[in-house]
Amino acid sequence: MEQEKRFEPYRYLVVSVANVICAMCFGKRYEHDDQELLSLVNSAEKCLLSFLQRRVKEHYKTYDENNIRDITDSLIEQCLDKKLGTTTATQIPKEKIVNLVNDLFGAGFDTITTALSWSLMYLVTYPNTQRRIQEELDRTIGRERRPRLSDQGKLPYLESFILEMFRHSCFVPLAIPHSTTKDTALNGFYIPKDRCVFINQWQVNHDEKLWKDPETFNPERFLSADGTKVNREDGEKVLVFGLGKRRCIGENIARGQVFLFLATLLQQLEFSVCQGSRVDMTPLYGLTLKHKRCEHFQARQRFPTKGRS
Ligand code: HEM
Repeated sequence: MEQEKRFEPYRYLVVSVANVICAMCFGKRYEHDDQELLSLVNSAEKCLLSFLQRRVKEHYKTYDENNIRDITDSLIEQCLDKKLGTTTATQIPKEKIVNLVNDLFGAGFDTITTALSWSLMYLVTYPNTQRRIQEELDRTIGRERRPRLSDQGKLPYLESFILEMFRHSCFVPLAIPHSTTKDTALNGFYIPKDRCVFINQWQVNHDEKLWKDPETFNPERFLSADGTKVNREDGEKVLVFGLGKRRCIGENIARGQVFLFLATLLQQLEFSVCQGSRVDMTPLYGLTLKHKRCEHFQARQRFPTKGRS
């Protein structure tokens, strides 16, 4: 992406994140202009389901028990496993495979895209924060190699930025609705059977009793006084992956993915918006809170990449 040209980042993020979940589930990635993937990420659920059905069917045809390629193969293996009796609770019925892959897609695609999209919004709104992350990357990783998952834990400022992005945007504000299966008493409150219950993550992340100036975006709140460590206790107060038995099963993948995308992007690129433009951070209501798309992003390459001008 050349300097001075403007672009809308969401459409690139969406395909990049879809490629990660496609790689995990189907061992396959797509080009950014692939029509099948584009229609999938830009359209309704029905289209996604038939795409997933096609991929699972292909996997059944080419399945080889000695070469498990991805999550779909692994689910097929589990489903075909003769050692497990059909009555075993852990055995997966064949028709459930598409539903399981659909769950992983639904839960792990929009959430990560939204996290990255909010991250870019904060980075262009707070250029000093962006610069400080880049200085940390230059100091710790340098420019000769790409960031790796094993660098997680070595970049306290980037980690604090991610925690603050999760806390401040709190883009899954009420988690996923659940229902009580019996009359329940919780902290002295009575909740009858069959009541819809939500976890109000937004309230926790913006509670004045827990956070100083909760409406201020301030990654430093998670850093030790000398800026070299993340305060784990404060980090654990941020509530974005739900709670209890049904909390997010993809939390580790999500934290790793957001870290790796941001470290890689910020090592290479500096993001801004065109002079005179401003991003609109007003959250738009939904299961995941989005922001208005911004067409005025710019990206400047921070240093020449080997083999490219
Ligand atoms: C930043 C990214 C993510 C966020 C903020 C997030 C957040 C959440 C939340 C709030 C829930 C509901 C928990 C509850 O009801 O208490 C959930 C459930 C779930 N998440 Fe995530 N998630 C993310 C990424 C992922 C990824 C990458 C995957 C899988 C690859 C995933 C898979 C799931 C699944 C399968 C559930 C349902 C768990 C159940 O019902 O038992 N999530 N997630």
